[in-house]
Amino acid sequence: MNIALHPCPNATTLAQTLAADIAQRLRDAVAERGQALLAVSGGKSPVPLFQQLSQQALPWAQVTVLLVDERCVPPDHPDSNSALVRQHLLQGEAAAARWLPFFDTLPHFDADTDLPALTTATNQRMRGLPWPLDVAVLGMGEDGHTASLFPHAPGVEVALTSTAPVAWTRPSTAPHARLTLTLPTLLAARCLVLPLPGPAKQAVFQRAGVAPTADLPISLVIHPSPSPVHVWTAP
Ligand SMILES: O=C(O)[C@H](O)[C@@H](O)[C@H](O)[C@H](O)COP(=O)(O)O
Repeated sequence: MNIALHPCPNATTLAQTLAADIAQRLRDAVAERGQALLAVSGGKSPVPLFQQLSQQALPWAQVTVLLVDERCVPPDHPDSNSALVRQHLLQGEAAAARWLPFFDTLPHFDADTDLPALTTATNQRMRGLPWPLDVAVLGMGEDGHTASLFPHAPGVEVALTSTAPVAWTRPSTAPHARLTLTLPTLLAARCLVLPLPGPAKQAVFQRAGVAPTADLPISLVIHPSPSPVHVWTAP
């Protein structure tokens, strides 16, 4: 298991310290390569981090922000990760960032018929990016999913192996069909970050640390990752 632990005394300190760490990594990337690629997860946990990161002074105009995964809902839907990022991250200093959602609109979407075409269109949109990611901020659910790599979900086999940037999954344990960065795309990131607040998630993470298993997709990140996965914890 290739991890670097960053224990924090509380969730506020975690958000503040991690935001400063990510900001420095982005500054370094822009200094070295003239641009930076940041991918962030949705869900509830990242909001304090987004609010801290949005206040960081860095050359945001040279930073492209994209999602780790997206629910296949319109951008103004309450479950949209794009809406979450626009509301909490792309504010203040970070409003100057280059924002690249997986899609701009989603009229009349039917997952049964439209997922392959949406995936193809998103991959076309993502192909031109300066891969690999400089920083990917992962999340983890209590079922061990990360991104939208849900255990044994329809589509996850492709998402775990495809070298395309994005693939679809259709979890039965979470709402909406999703588009997700593929596991190879995530593993190629220069820096993987996993904020892990609270004992429940940390207990799941401990189980994932035993061995790589499709039952806990986060384990398929932390075991093979060529660089340490930075795990930030708070009680
Ligand atoms: O779109 C999503 O659902 C997220 O990207 C997802 O992978 C999230 O990171 C985990 O579900 C944890 O979510 P919480 O932070 O809300 O616990």
